[in-house]
Amino acid sequence: MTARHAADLVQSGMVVGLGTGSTAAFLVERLGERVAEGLNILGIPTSESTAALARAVGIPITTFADHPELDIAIDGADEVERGSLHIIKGLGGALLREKIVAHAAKRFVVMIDATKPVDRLGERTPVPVEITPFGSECTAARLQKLGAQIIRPRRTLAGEMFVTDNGNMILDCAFGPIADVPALATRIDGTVGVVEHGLFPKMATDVLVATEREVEQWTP
Ligand SMILES: O=C(CO)[C@H](O)[C@H](O)COP(=O)(O)O
Repeated sequence: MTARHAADLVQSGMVVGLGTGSTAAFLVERLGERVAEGLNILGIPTSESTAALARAVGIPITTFADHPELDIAIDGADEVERGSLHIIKGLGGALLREKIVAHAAKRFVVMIDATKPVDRLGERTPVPVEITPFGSECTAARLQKLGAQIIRPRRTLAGEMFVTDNGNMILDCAFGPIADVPALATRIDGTVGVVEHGLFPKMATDVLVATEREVEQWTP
């Protein structure tokens, strides 16, 4: 439902950031239908899996070299804090490209269902942190000093180490409810070995929330 609503925000001529995850997949499929009906857009995917889906449904792909600024980026999320609209993303492992795409977009639209809003960010979801494999043990120790109570290296369903599209690994860091999201984001940013993390403070311009009967639109 949110994906259809979000797809309606896209107009011909736009360069569109295409998110990753099950909700974003619905969006890409809907945009593919609209492209087949004549919508003229270019997409920048946030993962190899989204790139494959976009190609399969006929959305032309572009690059930052040709289009460094996007009109809109649309993506899912793992948690959204009510009021502040701070977000945790990256349980799908694509947080680095998702953040780069969201930062490059004039408008960043996030689609969630009613299970994702929380009063305090971090109360249910760990913060995924993408780190370099080299020195991962040292990086994990530094993150623990920042207050992460549990740190789990992300694994695949087959039990192997999860490798991101960028050749890195993910540590899922449970901080519990986070009192000051921008401050924690800055401290993780300053941790040697960290490539990027899943805290997206004050980045969403619109959050579309699917409730039982309708789609609510939250703005900061
Ligand atoms: O951040 C993400 C991937 O890295 C996803 O947007 C997030 O995990 C939500 O996924 P879904 O729509 O499948 O619940």
